[in-house]
Amino acid sequence: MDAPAGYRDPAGRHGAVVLPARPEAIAFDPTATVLIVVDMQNAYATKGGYLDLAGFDVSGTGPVIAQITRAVAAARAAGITVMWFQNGWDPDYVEAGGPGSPNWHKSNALKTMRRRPEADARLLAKGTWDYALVDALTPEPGDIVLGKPRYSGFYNTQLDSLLRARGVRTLVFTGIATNVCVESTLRDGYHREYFGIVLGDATHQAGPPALQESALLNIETFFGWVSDVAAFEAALAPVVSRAA
Ligand SMILES: C/C(=C/NC(N)=O)C(=O)O
Repeated sequence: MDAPAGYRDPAGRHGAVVLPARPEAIAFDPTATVLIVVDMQNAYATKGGYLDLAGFDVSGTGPVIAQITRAVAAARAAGITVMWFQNGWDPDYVEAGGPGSPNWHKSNALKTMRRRPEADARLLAKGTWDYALVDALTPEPGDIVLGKPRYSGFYNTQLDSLLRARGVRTLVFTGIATNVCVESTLRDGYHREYFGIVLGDATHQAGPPALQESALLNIETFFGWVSDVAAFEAALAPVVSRAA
């Protein structure tokens, strides 16, 4: 949907499109927006990957992959940069931290490996199948692929510099897990003055379904906006047809 004449996005710029969202519609300038695909790795989305081995239900991730495929196609057609996050650590787990790091105590990947040493799993280690993005989602030239060592994509990465160098103000989120890395990154973005939008049907929680609901409610109430893939496609349609 094109913005009404004279409409400015919340940062005061013209050229915005308006996305129906909760708690209210949000305008964004596609040239100042990135679509972020959070951690769509085998670890999080495939049976036999980390979340599955740790006892989380990953049976609902197939539809999410399909929705992300649509969101990525819509973003690319509108000239929006696509960023792919990959969560994990070096093969020796130095970046994961030892007992002096809360990550060592809270990461269910590290805990699963300690609990089941006989499985000899190399969970979330760079270079492994577990760390790789799922086969159905492939970055293209021009996309940005960013590794990250903790839940927030802003922590110990170049994310903020990459965004600021491109004049980005709005972050549109898809991926896994809504209640962990999506929410952590969106919250950190909020505190750095980025507008955060989640496409709810292109995300999936780690844990029971109530966590999906509560993460989205928390985000729309305190940190950002929640929309869906069909609305994102429709909002971008005029931009795509102008570009064609
Ligand atoms: C549970 C979990 C979530 N990661 C994410 N990508 O949201 C983890 O990394 O342990």
